[in-house]
Amino acid sequence: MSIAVMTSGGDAAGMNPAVKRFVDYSIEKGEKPYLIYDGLTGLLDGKIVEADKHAVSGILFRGGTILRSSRSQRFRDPEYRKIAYEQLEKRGIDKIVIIGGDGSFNAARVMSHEADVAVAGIPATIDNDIPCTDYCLGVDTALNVIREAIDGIRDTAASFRRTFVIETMGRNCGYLAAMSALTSGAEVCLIPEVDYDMDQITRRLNDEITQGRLYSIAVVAEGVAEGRNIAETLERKTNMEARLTILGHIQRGGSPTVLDRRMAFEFAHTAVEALLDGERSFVTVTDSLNVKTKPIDDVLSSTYELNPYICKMIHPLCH
Ligand SMILES: Nc1ncnc2c1ncn2[C@@H]1O[C@H](COP(=O)(O)OP(=O)(O)O)[C@@H](O)[C@H]1O
Ligand SMILES: O=P(O)(O)OC[C@H]1O[C@](O)(COP(=O)(O)O)[C@@H](O)[C@@H]1O
Repeated sequence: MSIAVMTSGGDAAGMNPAVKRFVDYSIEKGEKPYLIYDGLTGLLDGKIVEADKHAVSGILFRGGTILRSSRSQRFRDPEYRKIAYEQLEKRGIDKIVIIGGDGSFNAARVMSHEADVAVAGIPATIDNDIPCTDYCLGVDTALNVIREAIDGIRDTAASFRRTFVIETMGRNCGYLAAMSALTSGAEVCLIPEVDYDMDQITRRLNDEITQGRLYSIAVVAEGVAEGRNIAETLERKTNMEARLTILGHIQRGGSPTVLDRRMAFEFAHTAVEALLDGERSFVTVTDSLNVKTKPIDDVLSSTYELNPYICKMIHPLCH
């Protein structure tokens, strides 16, 4: 029996390194890996190709997904899904890795219930809105794209007396906007999860303008309100000219950052390993980003060791 991979839903940087690790590790484990092109649409249409190492060489540093992606209405229909299961059965595929968001995981769960197929989800969405995991592929790359944009806008902002409103993606989740505002030193941040008070915000800005503030930056998540309306309100209430920048799909592009490549590698490795161990319906998750405290004595009495997991990963490169 064989193992396959697809990317589904909104594309995200890190999908390509995950596909590469999936193929390389499957081959290393003696499996026959398949690539499903065009996400769930491609599964229905049989766009499924057996992969060798060559198929995934030179993709590690590329943004987007070489497998392409889709959002499929047909897949929501049980009659169409029977066609998908026939496509898998014909090729002897009984294990699938789906790299995508929670929508794609819903599709994966349906598959595991209706057909004899084990499914693994790898979280990938710039929105970072999948429960039970601290991190989804694409987030760090998107944050760096936003950071670069805000740094650039700050250059021109500092040369004028203006307010700049920057609208980020994230659908109904404020993660991208919040992290961008914190790491770029924005004066204002509006996200769907936190109530805001425009009167209070403009009073604060007006006080700061009186004390010499020359410009300000407001980061607004797309799920909050029209950025244009926020810019108009800020301009009217602070008497400072406002400009709006909607970053849009540029946030989904770009070469994956080191963190996205590393997490792609670990998620894909773990997904393949667990499927081969017989796990049937799961998502790879991480909670490594929690910050906590440790007594200083504990730290100083311990010895640093390179994480054994990293040593295991590097092992094939040493032999
Ligand atoms: N409950 C469901 N049953 C079957 N397929 C689903 C279900 N929910 C989502 N899907 C499929 O998953 C696809 C990807 O979901 P979407 O929400 O668009 O992206 P993401 O995976 O990024 O959240 C949808 O276009 C649809 O084909
Ligand atoms: O590319 P589309 O279909 O216009 O979708 C835009 C949406 O996709 C995203 O970029 C990513 O969302 P998903 O990863 O959940 O698909 C959202 O932030 C944005 O609202």
